[in-house]
Amino acid sequence: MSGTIRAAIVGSTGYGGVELIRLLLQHPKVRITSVISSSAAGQLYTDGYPHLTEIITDRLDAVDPELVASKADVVFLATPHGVSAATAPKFLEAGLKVIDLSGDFRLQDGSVYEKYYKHAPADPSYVKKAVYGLAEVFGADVNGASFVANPGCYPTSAALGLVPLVQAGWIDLDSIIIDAKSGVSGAGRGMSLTTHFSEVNENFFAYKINKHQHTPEIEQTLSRVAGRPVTLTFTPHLVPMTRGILSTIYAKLENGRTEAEVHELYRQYYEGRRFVRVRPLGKFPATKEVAGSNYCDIGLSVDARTGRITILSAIDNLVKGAAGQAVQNLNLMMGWDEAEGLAFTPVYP
Ligand SMILES: NC(=O)C1=CN([C@@H]2O[C@H](COP(=O)(O)OP(=O)(O)OC[C@H]3O[C@@H](n4cnc5c(N)ncnc54)[C@H](OP(=O)(O)O)[C@@H]3O)[C@@H](O)[C@H]2O)C=CC1
Ligand SMILES: CC(=O)N[C@@H](CCC(=O)OP(=O)(O)O)C(=O)O
Repeated sequence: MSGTIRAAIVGSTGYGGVELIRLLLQHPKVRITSVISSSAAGQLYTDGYPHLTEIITDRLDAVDPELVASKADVVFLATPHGVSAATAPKFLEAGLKVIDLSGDFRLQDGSVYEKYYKHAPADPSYVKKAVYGLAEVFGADVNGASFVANPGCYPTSAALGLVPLVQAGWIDLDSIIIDAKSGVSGAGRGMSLTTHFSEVNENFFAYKINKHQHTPEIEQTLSRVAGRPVTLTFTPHLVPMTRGILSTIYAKLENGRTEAEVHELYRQYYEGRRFVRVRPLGKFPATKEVAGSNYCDIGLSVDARTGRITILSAIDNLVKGAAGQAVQNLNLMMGWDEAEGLAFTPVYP
């Protein structure tokens, strides 16, 4: 399919929403026709985001699937968990393509969703319809799809760091540990005790230890790739920066594979996948080197003494971890070049 399409954004006043606007404003095949808010309909978008003065002149629309369907072809749901579960079916029934940035349609097992998200799961028939949009791994499923569950931020960084080794069967699948750090924008624009300035500034802490909702999402992806159940340890941390995720991943290598062999495996797996950059041996990514871009950068090292591999995977949580991957999925849904409108150079310094 080609041509241009009209896009609407629910949750446009949040961090995921405003990042979608930044990306879509310069996408050559997309026109933003509706920015939507459940709490500020009628207000100017720039009342909340003055940096877009003279760039976005729209007023916010209410959440109304029929109205949205009359103005747009695709709707992005940048809404909290629980909200998308209720609204995505309505937008789909109204004839829209839907890309959901929340976790509501990512997990196939409703009881697992309920355990980790503490919400009732979405209607299973819609969960079945949603395609999990980890573009570099399951991109073929996204081609031509109407409904995409966009992966979570940590799961994008962790899964892209592990999939080549899991697919090749070169690691002990019971030995995976993911130690990940995120900037504070990962928690959204809303106020909370754990994310306000004096809690985060000059501080560094782990949270949701052994109970984070992204644990089953990463396990689901790796189990699908491995063809057998995978369980792992995932520990997220909050760091006093705005954007970025760095996942440091450890696993036991099997059959004495060398660093050069593993590096070549990654190079081959990601060949032609333009948003994953595998660093040369001895070089490791940092969050600033991907900020503002849709890149996931990966570096690795094998410790011959312990037989363990250490993999570093860096993304911008708001781009490859949310809005950028959502646009990449839109491109695949529409049959466009997956990189259309996403050629952002990282912002440095
Ligand atoms: N921040 C990140 O790095 C990432 C976020 N995500 C996911 O993306 C989604 C959005 O996250 P983020 O932008 O950070 O969150 P924010 O809290 O910044 O924004 C969420 C927005 O949702 C809107 N909203 C709240 N309740 C409702 C409702 N009942 N109906 C419609 N809209 C509602 C709010 O706007 P209003 O009151 O104007 O309607 C709010 O601005 C979440 O599911 C999050 O988990 C995924 C990957 C990374
Ligand atoms: C720093 C921070 O708080 N990050 C969020 C990431 C949530 C997210 O954006 O992903 P989902 O869509 O799967 O919730 C968290 O740890 O819950």
